[in-house]
Amino acid sequence: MEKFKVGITGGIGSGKSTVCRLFAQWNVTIIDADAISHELTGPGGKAITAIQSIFGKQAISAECGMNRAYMRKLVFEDAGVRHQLQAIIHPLINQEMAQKTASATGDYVIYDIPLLVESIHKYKDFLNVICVVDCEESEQVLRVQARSGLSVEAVMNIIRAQASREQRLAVATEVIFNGSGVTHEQLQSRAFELHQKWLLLAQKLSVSG
Ligand SMILES: Nc1ncnc2c1ncn2[C@@H]1O[C@H](COP(=O)(O)OP(=O)(O)OP(=O)(O)O)[C@@H](O)[C@H]1O
Repeated sequence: MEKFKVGITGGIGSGKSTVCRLFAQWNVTIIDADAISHELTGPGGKAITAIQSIFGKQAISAECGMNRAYMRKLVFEDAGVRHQLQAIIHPLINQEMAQKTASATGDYVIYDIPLLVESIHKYKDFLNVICVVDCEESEQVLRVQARSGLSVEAVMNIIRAQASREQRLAVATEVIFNGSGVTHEQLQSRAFELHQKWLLLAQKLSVSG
């Protein structure tokens, strides 16, 4: 039976993980794209053999995972390398996502995909809903600084490398505003409203499907 699929995205520090934790408490399965990617490229991960054969031994760390610092530099310097690496990892991510979706319990599934908008072509036909966790840049900077100690400039560089707030909002089916001044209770109540809506839509899909 086809599952109802919700993609949750947002910029760094916008509150995606916080929001996903709220849905998890209602027993919604959360599939974390970053965690899958880390597992695939971590020690013994399924992408490691291909990474070593294409990029050489230097691309592999002492722990037999991907040498992230080395690959980050390579990708930064050469867009071709980024495409090659994506060509290895993306099909594996899709495979893992499909497996996790098939074994998910509950009426619908949430995919936590930080870079959803950056690869929208890949996801737009797959997802029933694109939900954007929206936050002002100034608030993103404060939150990321508080947790990492990075400089304002360093955080802004990450923000600028991601899709803009406008680009995200342009493709959103639903928006969860989690900017300055939003309390945990307000966030919880907005998430619950969407949970009820998605349960209904998921049930409709299962009846029609
Ligand atoms: N409404 C809020 N008010 C204050 N702090 C918040 C709020 N929502 C989230 N935070 C805090 O902001 C930080 C970032 O939140 P979270 O980790 O959920 O974001 P994220 O979008 O998953 O970030 P990343 O993309 O970097 O993983 C956390 O320390 C979290 O506790």
